[in-house]
Amino acid sequence: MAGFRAVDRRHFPLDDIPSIVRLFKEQLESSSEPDLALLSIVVGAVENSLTCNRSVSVQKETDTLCEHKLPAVQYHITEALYSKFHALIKGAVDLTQYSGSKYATRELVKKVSDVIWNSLSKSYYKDRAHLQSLYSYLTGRRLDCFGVAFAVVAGCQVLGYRDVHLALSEDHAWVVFGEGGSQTAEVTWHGKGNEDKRGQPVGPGMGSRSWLYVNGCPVICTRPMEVAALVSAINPSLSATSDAMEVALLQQELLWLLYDLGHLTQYPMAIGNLSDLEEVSPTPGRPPCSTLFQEAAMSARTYYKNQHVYPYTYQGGYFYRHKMYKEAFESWANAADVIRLYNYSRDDEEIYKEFLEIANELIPHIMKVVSSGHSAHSILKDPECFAHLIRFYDGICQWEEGSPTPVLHIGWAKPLVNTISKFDADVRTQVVIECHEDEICNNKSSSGKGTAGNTKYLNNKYLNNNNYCKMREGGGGGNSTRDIIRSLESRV
Ligand SMILES: FC(F)(F)Cc1cc2c(N3CCN(c4nnc(C(F)(F)F)s4)CC3)ncnc2s1
Repeated sequence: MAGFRAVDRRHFPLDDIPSIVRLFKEQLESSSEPDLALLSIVVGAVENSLTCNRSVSVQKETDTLCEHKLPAVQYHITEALYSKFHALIKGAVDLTQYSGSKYATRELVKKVSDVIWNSLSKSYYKDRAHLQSLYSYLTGRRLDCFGVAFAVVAGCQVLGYRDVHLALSEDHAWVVFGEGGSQTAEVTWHGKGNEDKRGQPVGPGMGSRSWLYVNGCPVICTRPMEVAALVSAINPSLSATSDAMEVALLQQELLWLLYDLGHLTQYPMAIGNLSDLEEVSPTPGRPPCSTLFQEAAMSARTYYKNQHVYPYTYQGGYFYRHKMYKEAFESWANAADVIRLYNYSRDDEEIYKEFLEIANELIPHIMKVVSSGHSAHSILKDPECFAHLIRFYDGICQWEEGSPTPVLHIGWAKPLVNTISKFDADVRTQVVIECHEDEICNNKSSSGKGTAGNTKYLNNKYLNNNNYCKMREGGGGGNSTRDIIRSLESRV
């Protein structure tokens, strides 16, 4: 639609959180599709005014929580930017070129991507915060990699294509289009120094089993889920150490609106975002954040064949912050059970950094903290904790096996050895490492879905060391944990 619907005008000026929630609610519940450009401009304007301008007025003491006044988003500003986006897109794309089909074509998608791509300012710091919205695009000609993908989908909506949707992995975004969303196309860049593959289908990612394409299990958005993505992408950070509270509260309220309407059910990361916000400032009457982390993990298991890592690292981070170390080990072991199915490739740096921090910072910190105590209930005497840690390390080793890029280096081995040797032999021998023959052999062959070894904790059954399974002769490259443990056994 060229201009706002009359119904939208009466929401303005948007000068507090409830007024913005009302606009989103109406957009999401109205008969036609929610207007991605309108909603992205509105939240982008609020975020920009509260995080980017130096002249942030200190919240007056008199303000109470419920009176969170926002710098009003004026109708005429929003309308001007909205019209500018429509004019940009419609002015650059001659629809008569694209046959009368109601479905988009690869050429059309690539054309919209080019229009966005070629209108970005020449050089800017791509990783900066607050570059994700159409407000940033229309006022500063700057977008981050997610923002470009979102702008392409919003542009296709302006042109009337209802089949072009956002596809999201845990670290990349692309689009699906055509009948049944059967076609895919890259529309943005990924990472640093990589040639962009815009216009190409998301093909080889499948073969290479890289985490970047989540083994063919991306989040395929509906229009309301695209609204959830733009809300998830709201970034309340004022600086490295502080957040603009009103922006965080706005994001939290909008995520609850989307949650209640059922639009987060198949979006684990958005549930994880909401959970992070709830941990900082719990909403009375809402489920606790621990429940939400569990819901995010269940969503990934139910809808995405448990191929997503972040729900478990979100959850592990929560347990770690709350000193629930055994639970953290279990979440991190569950995260490793996911990554073991992948081959580590150069595009997977983000998740590599995640596992590196867990293995070489967080777990060593926990070991240091618990080593000082001498309680009988110490996790150092708990074979289940040892089993979780072995499963964690085993998953990382399996990740490396068969990968074009090595994962482990000496920097990993020291903390690993340090951690394992903190557990006494009588605790370690209570853990049996089961290796299922069939899984051992298919070293992540194309159909390999199994995990080569998972640790089982048997209640108080003492087994001597040679119950460790025979090392896999000539198994894939890399060090299986079993090799490492066997060598440890001989030294401890
Ligand atoms: F589109 C890309 F390329 F940006 C990929 C996406 C990322 C992302 C997200 N994130 C990324 C993960 N994220 C995390 N924050 N903490 C995380 C954890 F390490 F603790 F798990 S993961 C914050 C929000 N939240 C909703 N949707 C998306 S789509």
